[in-house]
Amino acid sequence: MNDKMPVISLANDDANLLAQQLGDSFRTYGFAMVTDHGLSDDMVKTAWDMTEELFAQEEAMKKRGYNANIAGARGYTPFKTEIAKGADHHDLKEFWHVGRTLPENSPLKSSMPDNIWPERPEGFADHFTKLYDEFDQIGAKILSHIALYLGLDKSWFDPAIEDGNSVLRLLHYPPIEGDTAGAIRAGAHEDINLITLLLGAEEAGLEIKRPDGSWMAVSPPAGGLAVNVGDMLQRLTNHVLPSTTHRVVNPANERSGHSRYSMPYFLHLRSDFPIKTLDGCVSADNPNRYPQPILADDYLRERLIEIGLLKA
Ligand SMILES: O=C(O)CCC(=O)C(=O)O
Ligand SMILES: [Fe+2]
Repeated sequence: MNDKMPVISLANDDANLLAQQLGDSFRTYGFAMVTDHGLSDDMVKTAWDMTEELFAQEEAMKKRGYNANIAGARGYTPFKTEIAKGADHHDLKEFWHVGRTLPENSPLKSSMPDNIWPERPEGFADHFTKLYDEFDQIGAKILSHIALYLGLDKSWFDPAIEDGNSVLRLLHYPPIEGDTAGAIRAGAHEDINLITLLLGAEEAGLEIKRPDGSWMAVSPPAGGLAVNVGDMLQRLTNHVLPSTTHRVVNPANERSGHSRYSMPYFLHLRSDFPIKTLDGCVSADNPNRYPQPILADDYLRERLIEIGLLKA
């Protein structure tokens, strides 16, 4: 693993070549840096403007969007609520979760709460519903290339992610004030979901852990995506594709006086999908690490309890 993570254009029409490029990067780093993803500049700009306006509101306004009963699965989660598994300090971040709008009589409603929308900014619900759908499509495209890389049919993931429990997270890391006593913007963690599509990581801070335990900064080109493998895909692929530990550190320079905003889209499986190790990822050298399949929703609940977002 050298420090030159390649930048990969999603506009490549050669599906097998693109699959190879993405797959090699995921296998090596657990991450890929992606450009030409197809999100329009206007759409993204409006999303950043609205995100800034959302978090600039009074805490009391934002807290109207907080529902502790659903553990922040939708709407607002206040500053210093989430804590990385095994960490000593809460993360220096606040965020807002946008989920899928399901059809009225969907059987998945019990595992996927309705969205919570803020009163302001105006047009928020409409804009982020559209952006959510765009992320969903880009994610499906990346997964179809991962399927090719794994020797599966390119549509293998389609039924697994249909009406999936994906979440778009709008993240705000406020300016660093005073002595943070060891707390950082986002403590070392792995993502729980299948893959994550992250916008905004060109602002310094994101680091991934190398196998030797040292940290490597990741910064995609402006407007690009950092895409990473989550624990569900690591489990499905029997660790052929690794879910790499990452964190967001506090800037040492004048940027520490500025907010950092980012927007990860956590692409999830359908809640009722059984995560069962792929046969093609089991070999004599890499025996099945997970002989017992687990439903996506059960797996998610176990992990949310660990990070302080859900009560046991
Ligand atoms: O803000 C970032 O750059 C990364 C955020 C992240 O890793 C997460 O929310 O899981
Ligand atoms: Fe993450």
